[in-house]
Amino acid sequence: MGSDQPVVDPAVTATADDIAAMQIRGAATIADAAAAALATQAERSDAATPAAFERDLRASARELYETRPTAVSLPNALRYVLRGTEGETVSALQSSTIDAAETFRAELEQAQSKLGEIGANRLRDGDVVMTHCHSTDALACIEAALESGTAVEAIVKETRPRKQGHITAQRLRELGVPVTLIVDNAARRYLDETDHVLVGADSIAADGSVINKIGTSGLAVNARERGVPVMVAAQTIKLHPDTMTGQTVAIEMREEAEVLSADERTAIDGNADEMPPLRVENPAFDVTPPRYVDAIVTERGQFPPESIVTLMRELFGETTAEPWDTT
Ligand SMILES: O=C(COP(=O)(O)O)[C@H](O)[C@H](O)COP(=O)(O)O
Repeated sequence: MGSDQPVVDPAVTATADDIAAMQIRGAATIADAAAAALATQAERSDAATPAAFERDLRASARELYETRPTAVSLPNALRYVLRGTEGETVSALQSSTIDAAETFRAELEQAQSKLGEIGANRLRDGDVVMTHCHSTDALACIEAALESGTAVEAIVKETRPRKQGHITAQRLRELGVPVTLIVDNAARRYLDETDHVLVGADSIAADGSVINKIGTSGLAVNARERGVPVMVAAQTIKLHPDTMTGQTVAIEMREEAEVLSADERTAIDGNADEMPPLRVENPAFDVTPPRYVDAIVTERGQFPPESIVTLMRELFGETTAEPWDTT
């Protein structure tokens, strides 16, 4: 390998692979893992010059960035750490990168618990909460409610095709919450028994749209029709700065095998000589327009979706760049 080739630590590649394969998943968890991976890259670097160190760090950031496109917490995490990288020597660059990653991770945790306390104020004793997918930010609200003596019950949507609802159900039961697990198609029926829909977010756009697990938008529309408030728990790391300048959020399309197993595909195609081919589409996320969202709960307070742009401007300014272009 030539000396001008970037050196990415195998631990970074392993984290990137785990994110792509959803062994590490959920927007906050992905951000945390990406920051930790950059810290490892810095710690293990044997770059000979500051320029080589920065080149390797940027290459690592790019490898992590290219794993999944929808959760903006990932580029926001990378940007945060790379902006904190400073110094004239390799050793100074190493320690500033490690410090930035540690600070980021600590702030992420603090933000989640602060958000939880704010979100908990919306819940009343005896409320029934319907969840979709598995969101650590949403669960933080329930956990804080329980800690302050507010008992809740949960109706948990299974969340096809990956069934992240099972993780939510397990976590809630560990917290002592009575859980009813339902298939996604049963959600509208159970909205009659629901006091709040509570979901997380992968990205929040400048107009207040919420990008979250596929099925969130249909749930929110049904909830509005039934008069059930929709609460989105999302740390400010989920705010998508590029949407302030008109960009849209990329929606990840995942592979057919999550929807149709190889055996099912073989069975379907077995008798299909005369028929057009069957195409499977598997979008992982969807966009819920702001009019179906009652509140976005962040660590900075709760906001009607239409006003979230003010917070975005305050936190990000008007412009952003790719994480590896910002140092
Ligand atoms: O849509 C998902 C996860 O999708 P996937 O399983 O495809 O990653 C979660 O609702 C958000 O990421 C928020 O999670 P958190 O609140 O933990 O950041």
